[in-house]
Amino acid sequence: MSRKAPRRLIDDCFLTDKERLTHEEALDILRERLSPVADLEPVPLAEATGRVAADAVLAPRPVPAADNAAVDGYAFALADYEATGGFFPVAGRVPAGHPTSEKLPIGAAARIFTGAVMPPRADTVAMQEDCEPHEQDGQDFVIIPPGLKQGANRRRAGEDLAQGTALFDAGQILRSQDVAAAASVGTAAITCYEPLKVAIVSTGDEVLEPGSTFRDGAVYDANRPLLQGLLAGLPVEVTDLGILPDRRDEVQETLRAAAETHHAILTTGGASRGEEDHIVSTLDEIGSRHMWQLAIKPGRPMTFGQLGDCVFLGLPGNPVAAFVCFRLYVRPALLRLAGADWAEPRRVMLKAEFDIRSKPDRREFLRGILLTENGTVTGVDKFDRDGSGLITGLREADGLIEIPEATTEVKEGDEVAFLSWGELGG
Ligand SMILES: Nc1nc2c(c(=O)[nH]1)N[C@H]1C(S)=C(S)[C@@H](COP(=O)(O)OP(=O)(O)OC[C@H]3O[C@@H](n4cnc5c(N)ncnc54)[C@H](O)[C@@H]3O)O[C@H]1N2
Ligand code: MOO
Repeated sequence: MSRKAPRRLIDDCFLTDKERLTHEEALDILRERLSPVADLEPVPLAEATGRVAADAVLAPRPVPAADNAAVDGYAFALADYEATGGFFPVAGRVPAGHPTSEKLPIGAAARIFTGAVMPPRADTVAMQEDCEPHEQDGQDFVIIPPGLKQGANRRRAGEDLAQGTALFDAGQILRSQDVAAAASVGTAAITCYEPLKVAIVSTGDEVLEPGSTFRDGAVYDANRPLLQGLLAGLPVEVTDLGILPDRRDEVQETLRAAAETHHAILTTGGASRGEEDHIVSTLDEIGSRHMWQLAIKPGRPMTFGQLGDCVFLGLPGNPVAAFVCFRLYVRPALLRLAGADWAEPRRVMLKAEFDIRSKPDRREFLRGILLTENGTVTGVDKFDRDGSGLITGLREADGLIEIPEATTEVKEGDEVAFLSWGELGG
């Protein structure tokens, strides 16, 4: 009589599974499938930081508009220095905002202030602290020390922006310094993509609204506040759909309705294989699924698909996995939909202050804590526990340590790639 071999237990939820998409394959799918969906609108400068520029803006004029003084002092023509021996009569006073068209007389200097336009013929400014004012027969003179080079303390017209220089390109997320550059050329509003309409929802019978009375078996909803915080500062308008129970019809109906009025829906929980997990089945039944199950840790059940024209991003329920997936996939995906170019986070290589073994064919993102000596980074340690329910690890960490698929072991002193929170969106 034949006997069936005993079933091998799969008791490691992080077991390698070749069918899962790699991190790079997942990024490729998102990059290929997503493009800007938001409309355009003019945005006043005061609201433009963090928004995505829809057009390149070229400087219509040079900045500064004219040669001007970089310091308070005395403007003169360096060619006059030898003839005067540095002893100049002061002919005129040029405050900022009050340019003169009068040529500086030969052999004379003009009192000048920071930002004031250089009088015609002057090419150099001596800083007032280095000069000695002098009065003789009711006439003001100034003694200017030797050694100044022609053009010292003079800012050239167009040295910040020549006319026609691109301030930023279409698809750039505007930073305060970009907005300042637009202001400096006289632009009052920038054409940007409208904020993306994003709905967020938590799922799970156990998930309870913070502030309500605790009940047995419950967990307070950490993920909606987490997502709201992560979305703050992105060019999005968030609708909070609350908490959905583990009921397929209710999940499907809520998501179907939200898909009609939003560019993207973000869910947490219900993304894995249990029969109480309704995210993947929702996509399969009323939408389409482009990606599910990644060869990464944490974040394996990360899901991407669409419900009609609405992009669907299903994050794992474990808060650490939700956080990591948001930063690796969801943030760049939302920014792309919102008009931005796809930006890769930059890694720095740091000395590992830990030892680990890692399973092959899976990329791991460990919570990384920077080690410093006298304010200088000397290496990176990992948070000591790996559980993806441990928000504490996120709080302790400065970023993620990336362990590539091919690495099976890291020893203290090895170089590892570190992605700071700043590179992953702040
Ligand atoms: N048999 C298997 N079980 C699990 C697998 C697997 O492959 N096979 N994968 C595990 C991994 S990895 C993850 S990650 C989780 C994620 O699964 P789901 O996305 O379906 O999430 P849930 O099961 O709904 O929740 C997981 C965990 O997180 C807690 N949670 C959920 N939502 C919240 C919230 N809003 N705030 C705080 N905590 C939340 C929930 O109570 C669970 O403890 O599945 C593994 N299981
Ligand atoms: O992959 Mo799951 O770690 O708990 O994200």
